[in-house]
Amino acid sequence: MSRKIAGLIGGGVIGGGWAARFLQAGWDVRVFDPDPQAERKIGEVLENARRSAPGLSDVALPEEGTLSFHATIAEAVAGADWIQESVPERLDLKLKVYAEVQAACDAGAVIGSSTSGFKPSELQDGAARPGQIVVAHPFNPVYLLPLVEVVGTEANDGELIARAQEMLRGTGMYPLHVRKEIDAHIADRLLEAVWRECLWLVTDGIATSEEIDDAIRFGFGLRWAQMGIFDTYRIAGGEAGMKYFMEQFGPALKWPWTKLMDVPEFTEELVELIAGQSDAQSGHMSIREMEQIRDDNLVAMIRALKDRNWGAGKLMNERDAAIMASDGTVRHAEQLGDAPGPIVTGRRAVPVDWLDYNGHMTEARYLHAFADATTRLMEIVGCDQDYIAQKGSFFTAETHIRHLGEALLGQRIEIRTQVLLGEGKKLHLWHEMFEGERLLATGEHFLVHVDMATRKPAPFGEQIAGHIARIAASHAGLLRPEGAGRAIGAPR
Ligand SMILES: NC(=O)C1=CN([C@@H]2O[C@H](COP(=O)(O)OP(=O)(O)OC[C@H]3O[C@@H](n4cnc5c(N)ncnc54)[C@H](O)[C@@H]3O)[C@@H](O)[C@H]2O)C=CC1
Ligand SMILES: C[N+](C)(C)CC(=O)CC(=O)[O-]
Repeated sequence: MSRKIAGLIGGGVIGGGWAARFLQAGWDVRVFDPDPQAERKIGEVLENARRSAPGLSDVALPEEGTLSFHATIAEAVAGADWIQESVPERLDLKLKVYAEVQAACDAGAVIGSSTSGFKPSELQDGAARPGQIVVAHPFNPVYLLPLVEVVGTEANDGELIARAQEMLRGTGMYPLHVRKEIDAHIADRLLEAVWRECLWLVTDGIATSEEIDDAIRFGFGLRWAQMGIFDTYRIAGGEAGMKYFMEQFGPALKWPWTKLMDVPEFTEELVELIAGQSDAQSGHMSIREMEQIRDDNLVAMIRALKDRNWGAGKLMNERDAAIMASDGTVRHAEQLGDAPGPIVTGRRAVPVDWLDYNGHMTEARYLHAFADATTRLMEIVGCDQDYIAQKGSFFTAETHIRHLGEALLGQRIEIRTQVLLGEGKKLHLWHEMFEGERLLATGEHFLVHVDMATRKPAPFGEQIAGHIARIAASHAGLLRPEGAGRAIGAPR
């Protein structure tokens, strides 16, 4: 299958993030950026993305696409499915870029602009094909944060907006369609309002940059990340709900709490004051170190939301399910050939929250990965949610894990499973964990089939017995794995 192509115009902070987003979704990416440092800068963004973004998935992401750099806009956009403009925030420059892009790109391609503030009608003004241009405003880091605001005008037909959203969804993003164009869209309106008030708090000597950051990160920032503002305030109204909340706190809007409509004068003194406070707050870290802290925290937070199947975490779970449906791994025993060898029961990258103080995958996560592989094998033989609800399930009685090699952050691991015994009510599994062909660990697990009504051992149900027997018979012809049945030796 041919890969989709993204043509990126501008490869700075945001263009680099888009490059990583598209590449990691399996797209080929072609970049035009006149900056001779662009290749190095994008390389650094990609390095960050490679260590963090795969950790958002509990399945393996598609193979990365190919990145290439081009000397002209025409070369970068020819044949592209999506063109993303991320040049500096100057309207004249953006309009000049669109003229060159449209002279060379396919008429059916989507042209997205990363603009933080311009309205799509301003971007479409004077264009050869205005209906091809939309705002696709992402958030930094583009390779981790799913939100992208999609804004169009009447010049864009509904099909184009729908297709744009579909393609963005395919890269793991959450396209929010802003139905009515407005300067700075939805999210930047909010961010700018908060930013203005922060500037006032510093200008007026009320708080330092660090104190303001503390007020956000120890409090409402955590609430916003998982529930936004309206649901948060609905809860704050207590049982009486949103109406009561508004009646109670509405009048405060008239009190002189905020100066949201004015901006403090941007004097050299204010810039120096804030830059100085920011240096005192975080000058001991490089931007690269800060990016890694930010990325690791974001991955850990989104992964926590995955466990809760909520918000950004729910989106990532849906993406995992879509990838798994088409990643070529076996989902059901009927897909196995007549004489199946070891079965691939897991593919994923090592996420940041699986590391320990030694900087490698911590021992508990080996069991986590093997337990996921066992669950996958159970699904393959037909012990799925329906079977568990109506019939039985497996309980693990004994486990023996050997740690043979280190697994590091972002490395892709694969688990292959051999059935050593599968009869009556006994299932004896042998999992091997690889990075490439390097054996990292083995997991030997003895499971007992249980009747879920009595919670006592019971023979396999008919639905699964045949599949287990067929796999076990085929696997009996494989070599018995070195290490199977081993116990920890006596100390010398
Ligand atoms: N930095 C941020 O937090 C965010 C920025 N944006 C938007 O993304 C766009 C780009 O911003 P940044 O990446 O932050 O800026 P940046 O300054 O990091 O990158 C801009 C890149 O465009 C290149 N460039 C300049 N003229 C060009 C041309 N004629 N053709 C191709 N490339 C050209 C520059 O060499 C540079 O690499 C802006 O519209 C901005 O509003 C959107 C979301 C967040
Ligand atoms: C500062 N900014 C207006 C360019 C920010 C954005 O557009 C979005 C973001 O990532 O915060």
